[in-house]
This record gives sequence, C-alpha cells and structure tokens, in this order.
Amino acid sequence: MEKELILIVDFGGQYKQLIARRVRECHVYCEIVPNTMPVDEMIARNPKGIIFTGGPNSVYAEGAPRLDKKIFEAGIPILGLCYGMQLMAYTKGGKVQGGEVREYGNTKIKVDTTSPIFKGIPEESIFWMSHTDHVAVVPEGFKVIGSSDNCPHAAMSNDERKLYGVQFHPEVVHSEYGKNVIENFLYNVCKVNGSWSMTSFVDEKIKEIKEIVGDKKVICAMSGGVDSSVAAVLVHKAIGNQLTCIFVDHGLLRKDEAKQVYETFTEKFGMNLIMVDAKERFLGKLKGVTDPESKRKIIGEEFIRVFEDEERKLEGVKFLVQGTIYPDVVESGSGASAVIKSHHNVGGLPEDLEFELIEPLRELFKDEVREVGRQLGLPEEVVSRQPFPGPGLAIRVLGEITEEKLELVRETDFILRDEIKKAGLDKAIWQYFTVLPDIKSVGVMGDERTYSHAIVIRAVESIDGMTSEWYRIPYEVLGTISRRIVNEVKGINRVVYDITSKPPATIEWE
Ligand SMILES: Nc1ncnc2c1ncn2[C@@H]1O[C@H](COP(=O)(O)OP(=O)(O)OP(=O)(O)O)[C@@H](O)[C@H]1O
Ligand SMILES: O=c1[nH]c(=O)c2[nH+]cn([C@@H]3O[C@H](COP(=O)(O)O)[C@@H](O)[C@H]3O)c2[nH]1
Ligand SMILES: NC(=O)CC[C@H](N)C(=O)O
Ligand SMILES: [Mg+2]
Repeated sequence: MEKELILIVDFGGQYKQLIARRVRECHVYCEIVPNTMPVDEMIARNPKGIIFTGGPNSVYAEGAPRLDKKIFEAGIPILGLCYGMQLMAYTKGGKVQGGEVREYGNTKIKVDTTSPIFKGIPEESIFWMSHTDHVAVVPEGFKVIGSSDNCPHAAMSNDERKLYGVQFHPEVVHSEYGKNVIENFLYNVCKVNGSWSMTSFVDEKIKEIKEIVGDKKVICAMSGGVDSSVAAVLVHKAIGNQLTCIFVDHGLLRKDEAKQVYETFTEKFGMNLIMVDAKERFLGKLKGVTDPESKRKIIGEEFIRVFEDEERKLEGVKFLVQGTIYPDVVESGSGASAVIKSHHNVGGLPEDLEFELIEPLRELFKDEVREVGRQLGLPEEVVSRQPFPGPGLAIRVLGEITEEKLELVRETDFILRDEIKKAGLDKAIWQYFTVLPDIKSVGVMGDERTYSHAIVIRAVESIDGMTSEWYRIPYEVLGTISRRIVNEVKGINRVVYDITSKPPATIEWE
C-alpha cells in the first residue's frame, strides 16, 4: 500500500511545524516543502491533500510568493491557512485587500457546520487570528463558510473542486476546534484512511534500510543520545552485524559521559561500538575560534573526518547512519525558513562527504523518536534521556573554548544534574544544563575580593525542542544548586538563572 502523503507548502509561516504536528497526530504522514518547489513536482508526489501555511507577505505585493494556478486544477484537495487562503483567493480571481480589519488573537468565528471541514464543531467558537489582509471578494465558484465580526470572509470553499480556505490558524492550541478542522479536512475531504503510526514507521524503515544497504557495511555515528541510539537499534534490527557504531569523544562531553555510554551500549546491548579519542583533534581545531557558527561548522566537519579515518580501517563501508531528526533539518534552514543555527549533523556537514547518509529519523519530531525507541524495546533510561547537542559543551562555553572553561561547565553541570535528580525533577524537566558566558564579576569570599566567572543555569520545558518555556525550578532547589556551585567549583563566584522562552531565545546559547 502506498504511503499517504500530505504536503505542507511553506510560505514562511511561523506555525508550519504545528501544522505538521497536527496532521501527524491525525495519523497521516506529511512533509513541509518550500513554495519554490515546482508545482509539477508537488503534483508528482501524488499527495492526498495539500495545506498552504500562513506567511508574512501580502499576496498582492510585488515579489510575494505565488504558485502556478495549475495547482488548483490538479484535483488535489487544498486547505489554505491565512496567507494560504489569501493566495487561493488571489490566484482564483478573487480580491485580497489590506486595511481596516486587522485581527490578532482569540476571535469568535461563526461557521457553516454543513461544510465538510466544519462538521461536528459548534456554530460559534474561538479561533486564533493573526492577519492584516483579508479576502474582500471570494473567487467565482466559492462560497463563504465562516465569518467574524470584523472579517465577513473568514472561511471559503469550493466543494466541487475540494478547495478550502480559512483566515484563522486552526493549528495553534488557542483555536478551540482547530484540530477538528484539520482532521475534517484530512478525513472528510482528502479521504485519508490514517494508517501512519510509529509501528508502521518501524516496519517500513527496516524494510527500506535492508533494501538500500544490501550486503554493504555501515557505520553509525553514535552519541548515546536518544536519536542516535534509536537510529542505531533500528538499523541493527535491519542489518545486524553489518553495522559498527562509532562514538567520538571530542573532549566536549559531560563528566563521565564517555565511560557511561561505552558501558551501556557494549555491556547492556552487545553492540559493535568503537570509541574514538579525538579530544586533541577537536580542541586543536577550535583553538582561538569564537564565532558560534564557525564552531559548529568546524565540529561538523571534524566529526566526518573522524568517521572517514575509521572507515578506512574497517574497509568497504559505504553508508553513514546519523540520528538526524526533523528539527535539526528545519533549524539548519530548509526552504523558506531562516537559518537559526547550523546543527552539526546537517548544516555543518562538509561538502565533500564521502558517505551516503542513512537518516531513518529525519522526518520525525523528538517525541515521535522516543515513541519509536519504546516500540523497539529500548529501556526508559535511554529513551527519556535529556537531549545533549552533538557539538557538546563547545556551544555552552561562549566565545573561545579552553580546557579550564570546559572544566567549569562540566563540574557545574554535574552538580546541577545531581541536585535536579535529588529533587525528583529529572523526569519533569525536558532539558537542563549550565552555560559559561564570557563574564567575570566581583565577589567576596572569606573576606577576600574575588573576580571570577559567572555561570548560568538553563532549564526548559518542551515537547519537541522547537519551542520551549523556562522551567520553574523551586527556589529552595535553586538555592542549593547555587550554594553548591560556588562552594565546590573554584573559579565561579556567581550563579544566574535564564528565564527566557524559545522564541525569542533558543535553548542553547550558541
Ligand atoms: N559524540 C558523538 N559521537 C558520534 N556521533 C555523534 C556524537 N554526537 C552526535 N553524534 C551524531 O550526531 C547526531 C545528532 O546529534 P544529537 O545530539 O542531535 O542526537 P543524539 O545525540 O543522538 O540525541 P539527543 O538529541 O538525545 O542528544 C547524532 O544522532 C549522532 O548521529
Ligand atoms: O545534535 C545537535 N546538534 C546541534 O548542533 C544542536 N544545537 C542545538 N541542539 C539541541 O537542539 C534543541 C534545540 O536547541 P536550540 O533551541 O538551541 O536550537 C536542544 O535540545 C539543543 O540541545 C543540537 N543538537
Ligand atoms: N499569518 C498570515 O498568514 C498573515 C498573512 C498576511 N501577511 C496578512 O497579514 O494578512
Ligand atoms: Mg546528542
């Protein structure tokens, strides 16, 4: 059976990830593609339906992203959200205008409940809006199926051609029945059967990997983290001992990490695991480098160089498995999105890569990866481990990296983790660590003046790492952590707490 696909065409919308989440929650596989993808290619992918995201542009402005009108004539159901609706109206001969009706936030919307996309939802409910433009005249063949006080054309449809547009954002949680609208579009209009699940994913991937690899040898970049552990076990299920895992100790790991990973994966899982001591190589290359993007690129390249050296020793290796996941791909700048930071395993890869990549988790969000891990029988201690970035402590020591600064992060991070665990918060907090900014400040210890480093505590709640909220660690726990850090770690005389969400900050500091 062919996999059902929904394409999400990205017009630069802020919430495209959320659209993808909602579609997958409805058990349908989807992919986000840039609006610059040729329309013929979109049609050739044979999607069951297409969703247009919102976007910052005005559709009538010069240079605004548009699509060939063929897309509306291919018989594929389309749901346009916000900019997506405006684009549909504009392209099909309606009229879009800027001006008076600007709406932002929760808005009461009346809908026509006889429309297939509004089936089963109340005639009046709250949807979230964020727009300046509006559809002033709906195109011929379309009817109005939703309105608000300020926006008489808040939803439109052409049932015969299966074209739907809504001015609001059903993908955000503030839209009370938003998920129902997406579900209705998928099931009542696109007529999907909804067979996408993590079980079907695992079976499909194993089959696919077997086919691609044949009898060749494969190495896996294994960090002991959730993503690469899940990827390694998945590939191991497919090809068994043709797989060798390589764990690189780049000198940027946490305290005791190398030892723990080695023991877990060799002793508990009986995997072929080679541990490479590459501390000097990495730290040498990073000497004197202060720019965050440069650090990431250097690390990305050096990882590959290490894998190449190992490959020569093993002979006949054609493939490299990485635990790349969807947010790594999106944040490294794909399609219409801006580059936020180059994840070492995507945007940081060198151009002359000798391997063919196998990235079985490339389309998944973190929580979906965890689900796959559970399906594969990985223990909870691995599956629910907090994420640790591949560039490691290099992006937590701001500015130039030195052994001395790395040690400060390692020791403070160790205390933080210890106290979080003692307080029983290690499962509750999604990610927590310390960061060493390049700041010294004055203190007084034992009646002596000190002039030492400040350290930052970062702790966040998140589902998939794409957005996050700072975690409210109880004051008493923070107090204990702070006291232990200044008492036990020489060179630190001040502890501060990062209370920014993502956006506007990011989780890591570089
Ligand atoms: N020290 C390392 N040795 C070998 N490969 C690594 C190392 N660190 C990262 N990688 C590779 O880079 C990929 C991306 O790293 P990332 O930290 O996002 O994933 P992870 O470590 O597998 O999981 P987690 O996000 O839970 O830490 C990994 O999946 C792995 O393939
Ligand atoms: O493997 C990785 N390689 C990287 O280059 C990288 N940069 C950030 N992260 C992790 O991704 C999540 C989101 O981080 P940011 O909000 O800092 O972008 C957080 O969980 C970060 O720890 C990385 N993981
Ligand atoms: N969120 C959006 O898609 C906004 C669309 C368009 N830029 C407007 O202001 O109306
Ligand atoms: Mg990691």
